[in-house]
Amino acid sequence: MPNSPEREDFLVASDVRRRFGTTVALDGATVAVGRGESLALLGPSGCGKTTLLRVVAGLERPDSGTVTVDGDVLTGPGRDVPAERRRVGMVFQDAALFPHLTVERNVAYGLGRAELGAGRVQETLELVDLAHLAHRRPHELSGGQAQRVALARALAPRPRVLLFDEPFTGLDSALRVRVRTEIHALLRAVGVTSVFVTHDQEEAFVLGDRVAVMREGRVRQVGTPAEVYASPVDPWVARFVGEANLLPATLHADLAATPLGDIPVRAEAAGATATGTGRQVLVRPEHLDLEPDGPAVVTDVAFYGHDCSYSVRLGDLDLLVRAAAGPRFGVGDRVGVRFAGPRTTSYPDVPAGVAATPVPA
Ligand SMILES: Nc1ncnc2c1ncn2[C@@H]1O[C@H](COP(=O)(O)OP(=O)(O)OP(=O)(O)O)[C@@H](O)[C@H]1O
Repeated sequence: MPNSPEREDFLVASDVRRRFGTTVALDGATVAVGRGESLALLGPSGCGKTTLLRVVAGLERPDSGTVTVDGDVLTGPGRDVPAERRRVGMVFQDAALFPHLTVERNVAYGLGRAELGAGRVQETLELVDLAHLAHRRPHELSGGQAQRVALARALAPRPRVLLFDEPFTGLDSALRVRVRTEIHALLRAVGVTSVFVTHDQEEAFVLGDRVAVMREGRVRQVGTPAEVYASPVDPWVARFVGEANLLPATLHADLAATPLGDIPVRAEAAGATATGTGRQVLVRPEHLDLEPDGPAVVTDVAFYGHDCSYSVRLGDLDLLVRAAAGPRFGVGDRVGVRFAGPRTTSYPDVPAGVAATPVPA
């Protein structure tokens, strides 16, 4: 994906490959993160996210590929800067604090004499609003506080890049939302370049200024959360980053004829050669509306409070519809389904999971 002119690439991992025996963990993964930007690496279990993070940290040596930070080659042909000299910090899932050390001494751990003398520990504790807990030990902290101490410890040496490996997985869901919001705001205030690994789409969208979607050792798409959600490069990405209806369609220029009638598709997605049958069109559930008395039937209703999801059968198509209010219909009701969304994306009609577009560079 082309870089926006104002974004300066700061951390670049390029064509990184790593095998473990016959398992290909990274198959030419390429991604760039702007200075001060937060990037979420999103993908299913086993797609290579952690391996890529470990390669950037210097904890894993790739078979080939390069990693640069601010133009300095950290990993490359004939070059492998040791982890401790990279100035790349890492925050793990379980905070991994030293249980016998106070908060203050956990944060001081690994700092040099000059940094300690310059009041770096106090400064960092204040930065993450932990100064009042400086003398506590890890067992006297809540899960959220422990994660903030882990963040303080990673920030204290003033890293050039901060890496997070599923940092909120150990927290229960309410706390998780609060802590990730807090940490996101903090990182933004500090302006440190950061990469988050997660398999949770919602988490990736909240934490990432941009999101890199990984699959089978490659980065399939990079973009802002809104770009990736609205214009996924293929049906697999479309489904991975949200709920998706994929309707069979015949294209006529920028209109797709579907079982729901004509749906406008983006010209750039349609492409010069895209006219014809055998396409599929992406329709997000919130871009469909139900009306009473039509050819479809409601097969399930899920009320979430803030919105309501309907499963609807139309001929041999199963559709998902999301409405802001509800529930207005019940199981067995006959309904009409109407498209009410913006111009959308179409794909060649290949089985879901088969690459429909080239992998972006
Ligand atoms: N040290 C290792 N030895 C053998 N296989 C490994 C090793 N590390 C990773 N793998 C394999 O490489 C692939 C990618 O693993 P990786 O941990 O990077 O994936 P992931 O996307 O982070 O997954 P998860 O979300 O489950 O942590 C997996 O098939 C994994 O089993």
